[in-house]
Formats: sequence, structure tokens, C-alpha cells
Amino acid sequence: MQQKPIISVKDLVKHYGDFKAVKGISFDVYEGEIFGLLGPNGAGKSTTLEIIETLREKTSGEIIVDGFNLDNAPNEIKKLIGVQLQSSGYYPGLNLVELIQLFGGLYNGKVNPMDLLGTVNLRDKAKAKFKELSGGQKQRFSIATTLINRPKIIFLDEPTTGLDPQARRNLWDLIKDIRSKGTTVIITTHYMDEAEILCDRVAIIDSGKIIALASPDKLIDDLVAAGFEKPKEVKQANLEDVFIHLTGKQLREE
Ligand SMILES: Nc1ncnc2c1ncn2[C@@H]1O[C@H](COP(=O)(O)OP(=O)(O)OP(=O)(O)O)[C@@H](O)[C@H]1O
Repeated sequence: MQQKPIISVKDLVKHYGDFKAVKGISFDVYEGEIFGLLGPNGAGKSTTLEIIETLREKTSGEIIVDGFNLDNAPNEIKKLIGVQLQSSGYYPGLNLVELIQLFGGLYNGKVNPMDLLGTVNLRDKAKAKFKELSGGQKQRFSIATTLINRPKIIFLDEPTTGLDPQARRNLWDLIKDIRSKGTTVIITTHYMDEAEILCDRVAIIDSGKIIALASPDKLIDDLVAAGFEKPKEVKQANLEDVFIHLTGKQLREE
């Protein structure tokens, strides 16, 4: 089946003064996929995402999002995408329902806060303030804010950093759930297990260039075909398996 690109990036370049952070990268993101941007610190992942999100100027290159060219239709693109808001924008005096109403107002759209909180399993925290949430709950709320304007595409920058193994698994389920409803997801992560489980395809960026782009399976098969051999694992389980076995997979309302 021919996949339809919903984001098309061509020869994207970003210089910060003399420093070349992004050196001419090209990739497509297909409609309905979970696409991962992987790479070491400073590789240019956030810069690339923020340019697509219309939050940062590019130096050169072309970006098309759902048929709209970033150069002449940034406002159309803004309507199509969901971006995680900085938590500094979460007014401390407001509870989760009030925050969603406030953000909904910014988008001029009707939003049902309880439905949205239900999507991310936070209904029973409706009256809580953001600062009263656990790390996992904060991340789930942050993902809920990306969905307020019913976007076609959401951008998640390191959504599971700092979470415990259960909360991470719970967030993976949430992200898969969001995708199953038709939303395209672009995610950055430093966790390769997460990318392997979640992403349909990944681009690996290093020093501002894409050095690999394929499905995780294909990248692994290619490495093995090239003669790579992993030292044999003698243990049948790892410490994370022990942790999950002992503490359960269920979401904890910490
Ligand atoms: N506003 C800026 N001014 C100057 N240099 C910047 C600016 N923003 C980012 N950079 C530099 O551009 C490079 C790419 O940064 P970017 O944040 O895109 O990397 P990243 O891949 O997202 O890294 P990380 O995994 O650490 O989040 C880095 O060397 C960074 O120092």
C-alpha cells in the first residue's frame, strides 16, 4: 500500500550563527504512523521538531504539512498540529479542568474537559492542580493538552523521561491509543526500547544529519545481516522484568 506523507521535509538547514545544527535533512512522515526522531544530545532533534511546529525559523529548506507550505501557510499548519505546552504556562491557581478550558479558549474550539481527562485516565484528578500530580500524571496531562484542538498530528518531545517503568508502559499504551484513533504521532526519545516498541519508523539523527531511516525491525535486521553479533544473553529476564513482575503492570494512582 502506498503511504501518504502528511509531513514532508526537504533539505532542511538550520544555522545558529556560525553553528550548523541541522545540515540538510529530508524525510517524510506518513499519515497515521508513529515516527521517532532518535539521536544523541545536541543532534538537532528538537530544532527540527520546533521548526515543523512553526516555533522556530529555519535557515533554508522546504516543509509541507498536510499540503500546506510552512513558508506561506504557518497558521494553517498550527491548526493541524498539537504541541506540548511548556508547564510554565500552567497557571498555578487553576485545576486541570480550568486549565483545559483556558487552553481550549485559545484555540476557539469547543472542548469537553472531562472527556479529554478521561482519554488520559485523569478524570479523578479533575479538581487537582498541576503541581499536585505525580510525574506520570503530569506527562499524561501534558499529552492531553496536545489533543485540545483535535489535531491531525501531535509532537511529543521525550514524553517518558523520568518516569518509572509502569508509568512508561502506561504512556506507551496511551500513545498507541491516540494513534489508533487516526492521529499521526512524532516523538523524540532517548530510550531505544521505547522506540522499538512504539515507532513504525525511526530516523536516527547525528550531528544534524540523518544517518538511518527505516522501521526498527529493518534497522535491526540490516545490522545483523552486516555481521553484528551480540554477546549471548545468559539471563532469561532483566531487573526491569523483576520490577514489573513484583509491582504489577497496572497503572498506579500514585
Ligand atoms: N537557540 C540556540 N542558539 C544556539 N544554539 C542552539 C540553540 N538551540 C539549539 N542550539 C544548538 O543546536 C544543537 C542542536 O540542539 P537541539 O536542541 O536541536 O538538539 P537535540 O537533538 O534536541 O538534543 P537533546 O537530545 O539534548 O534534546 C545543539 O548543539 C544546541 O546547542
